[in-house]
Amino acid sequence: MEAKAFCPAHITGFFKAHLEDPQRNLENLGSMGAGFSIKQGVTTRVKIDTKNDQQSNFCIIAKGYQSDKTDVSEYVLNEFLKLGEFSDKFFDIEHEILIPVGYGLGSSSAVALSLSYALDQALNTKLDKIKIGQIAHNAEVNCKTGLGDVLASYHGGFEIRVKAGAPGIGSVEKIITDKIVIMMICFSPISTNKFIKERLPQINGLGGKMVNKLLESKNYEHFQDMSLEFAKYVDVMTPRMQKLVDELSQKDIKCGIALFGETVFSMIPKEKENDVLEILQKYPEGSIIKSELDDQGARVLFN
Ligand SMILES: Nc1ncnc2c1ncn2[C@@H]1O[C@H](COP(=O)(O)OP(=O)(O)O)[C@@H](O)[C@H]1O
Ligand SMILES: CC(C)(COP(=O)(O)O)[C@@H](O)C(=O)O
Repeated sequence: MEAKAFCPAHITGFFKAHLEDPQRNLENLGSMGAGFSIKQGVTTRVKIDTKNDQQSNFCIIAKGYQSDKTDVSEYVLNEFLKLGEFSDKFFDIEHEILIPVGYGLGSSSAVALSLSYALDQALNTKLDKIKIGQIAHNAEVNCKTGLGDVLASYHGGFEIRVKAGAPGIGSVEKIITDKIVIMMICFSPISTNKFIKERLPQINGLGGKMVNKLLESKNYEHFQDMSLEFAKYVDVMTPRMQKLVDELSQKDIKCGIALFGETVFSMIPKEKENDVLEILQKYPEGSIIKSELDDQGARVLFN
């Protein structure tokens, strides 16, 4: 039994955290906000064999970018193990992570959601898509690696998260854009876990208002302006990011900040791609990623 699934990386430009729920259901927690899913992401392959004399019943490896922990994947696997009698099975899990981990590209949610889809397929558990999404969302929220990325990358595209929560509870409105290119530069990681634990309570005003404003304009340039304002408000803007933002703005190029990472992104029409690239290349210490929107969202791969 083998299966493969893909989940796009997701970038948040601004958000409002929802961390209170009287019933303490993880599905009801999450965030409102806005962001977009891109073509690159995480592909997860699951192979299920009979367990022999291995000590553990699973192994999780990452190809591509590596991470310090695997607790998100383990949470997802454990939720599936509760669904049936699988004690004689060995789970061989391989994440192919083609986006840097910890830079605001939602790698942990892409890991969780691609694994959830792949496990459902390999185990033939035939869960509702919403349930598959909820397992991944709960893993993210429980491990404090993200709040709204699973909801967003479940739907794909350029989205406004108008209601917080897991798929099935939270909801998104998609913004249709002309064909755009997305250029990004990743400088250094920021731990989402640390941010959620230590700083989130101080920052909860602006994101909700921005959601309402974007619902009116539905414009990606406006989205980027608000993302910059939000990054300053939550105090993640470094001098290096500010310098780059200023340089882009001198050339009339809009950009935003990927939360939470020291990452600047620019959503632009194709004609401006080379202008942006020329500026980004002045920062050899950063990794440049070129992409486009992924409109489909997470999915099982059948080849
Ligand atoms: N299987 C996994 N693969 C990648 N990261 C994982 C996994 N399980 C848990 N994590 C945690 O998630 C972190 C990445 O999430 P986060 O800090 O939110 O970054 P990103 O912005 O890329 O989502 C990693 O540093 C790691 O601690
Ligand atoms: C911004 C964040 C809380 C974290 O995003 P990341 O660092 O990419 O996991 C996201 O999950 C959101 O709710 O919008």
